[in-house]
Amino acid sequence: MIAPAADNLSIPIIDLEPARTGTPEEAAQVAQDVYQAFKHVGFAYIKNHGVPQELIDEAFSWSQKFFALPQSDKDKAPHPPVGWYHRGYSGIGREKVVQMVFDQEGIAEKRKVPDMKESFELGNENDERMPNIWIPEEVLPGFRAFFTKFFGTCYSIEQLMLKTIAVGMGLEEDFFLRYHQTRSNQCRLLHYPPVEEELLREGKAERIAAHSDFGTMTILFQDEVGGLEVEDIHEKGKFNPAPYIPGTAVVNIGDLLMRWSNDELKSTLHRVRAPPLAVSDAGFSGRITRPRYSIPYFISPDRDRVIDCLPGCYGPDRPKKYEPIVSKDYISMRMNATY
Ligand SMILES: O=C(O)CCC(=O)C(=O)O
Ligand SMILES: [Fe+2]
Repeated sequence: MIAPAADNLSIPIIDLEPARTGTPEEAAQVAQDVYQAFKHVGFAYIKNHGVPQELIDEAFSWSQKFFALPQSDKDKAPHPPVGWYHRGYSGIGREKVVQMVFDQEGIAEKRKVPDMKESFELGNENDERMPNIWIPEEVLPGFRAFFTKFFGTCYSIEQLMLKTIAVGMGLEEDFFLRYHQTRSNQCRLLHYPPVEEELLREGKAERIAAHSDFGTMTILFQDEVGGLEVEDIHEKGKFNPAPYIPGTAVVNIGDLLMRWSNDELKSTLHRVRAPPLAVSDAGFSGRITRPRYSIPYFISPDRDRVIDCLPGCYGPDRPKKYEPIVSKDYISMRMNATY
């Protein structure tokens, strides 16, 4: 069931328990709720998603340990120079997320306002196109083993969500699963260090610039610090906070699922800025934001699959808005613009 939206939030909270353990009718209701959320907001909070809280807490604690390492140790797993090979460590200012800007000049302009974040990207250990880039084991023993396991665990949410949205769209339950066989997904550890709040509010620095995600869907675990903002579907340019809600993960649609659905599902813009000010802080300047950690898991279709408008999403009165595109071509194009 959809819980009432909290204050000005229009992002619904959806309990997935019935989708995992309920009757087919209960599961179908959840599928409807998920479909409606993705159609009207592009985002949902999910609870009872099946990944134990202890494991998520452990992931955050490993992430903190990793980012607390000396810079020279983090630099032992350098992200390659090209954007499409999205693995390993990127220091502050290295990646600049941009929204549909592809020319060198435009990208250079955007880079003048850096993203104040550092990240570590990892994927499938068997990925031959983009092998993982780890720091040496002795630098942080257990880090690689933990995230290899965590990456595998996220697949259970992926399967559940892919089935649920397929049912919600009136497709066969395994429709999307058939496009997600090779697990060419990506897990990302993000650390936004403390930064002067004024710089963020005045637009002189960003944490992560407004963007849509590239693939099918993103599952995002965030800490309690806040700062994630989602564009209001009714008012372009207005961003609403998507604060941490205990026991939930955030899920959002990416561009490829939006294209697949001929824009029926929304790949909504989002960004990370400063956490909202407490009323008592208003007018207080010189404030430094707390560090933020988040862990998104990006679900992408198998790389060579062609994403074309789904049956039922186009017709004589509703032409296809997009040309078919190969999954990896679209994702590489967007990633290449960020490095
Ligand atoms: O840190 C966050 O909460 C958002 C991260 C994000 O949007 C991304 O990496 O695509
Ligand atoms: Fe994102």
